[in-house]
Amino acid sequence: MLQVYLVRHGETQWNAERRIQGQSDSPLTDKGETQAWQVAERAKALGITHIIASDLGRTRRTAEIIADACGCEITLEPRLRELDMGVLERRHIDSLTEEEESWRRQLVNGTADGRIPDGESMQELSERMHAALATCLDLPEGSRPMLISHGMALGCLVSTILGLPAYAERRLRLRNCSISRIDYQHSPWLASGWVVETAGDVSHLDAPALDELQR
Ligand SMILES: O=C(O)[C@H](O)COP(=O)(O)O
Repeated sequence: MLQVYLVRHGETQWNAERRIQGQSDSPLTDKGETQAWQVAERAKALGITHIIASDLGRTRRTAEIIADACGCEITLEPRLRELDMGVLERRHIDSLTEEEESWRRQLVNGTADGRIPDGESMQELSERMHAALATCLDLPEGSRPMLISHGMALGCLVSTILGLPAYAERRLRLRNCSISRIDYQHSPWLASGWVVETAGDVSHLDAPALDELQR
């Protein structure tokens, strides 16, 4: 059975500052680098064979560290990028006006086609994440890929695999360098297709980062 491992990148400067990143970027912090080395050791022990990463800087850096430990090449996959947060990118979470906060709420309350101006909807995010995941089905038999992506993007993927709406991702805490595992199974009894084995495992990290709302 195909097992696919999902990793959110290491803590970044803007994660630590509670600043919205989306498809903008900031470097890993020292803690983020340490997290990446720790998840790399777990990836090596898991026997990861392929690294497929969002092409943003924070995921590329995390992927480089993991690929170095596993002796893998990196495939860059733009469809694994974080949700495009439009005009709110680079803004501090606590600086939003009431109108700006209403845009963000549309992403998480199920408003059809809810989006931040110049940004992406959760439906669009879900479609591209599933398309990127589907490429793993074309890998050689016995492959064990690891996808390096982002908090909302991975939360949306896991939520929709569970049959929840894309915006349920706000109720799933995927910390920096957490590992989730999804399997592709063929079973007439259980659900055929993707199933969630684990979500948000941080047992390999000695100091899991707080997520942006806990800081
Ligand atoms: O800040 C954001 O855009 C998200 O909430 C987190 O994105 P990240 O997983 O890329 O840090």
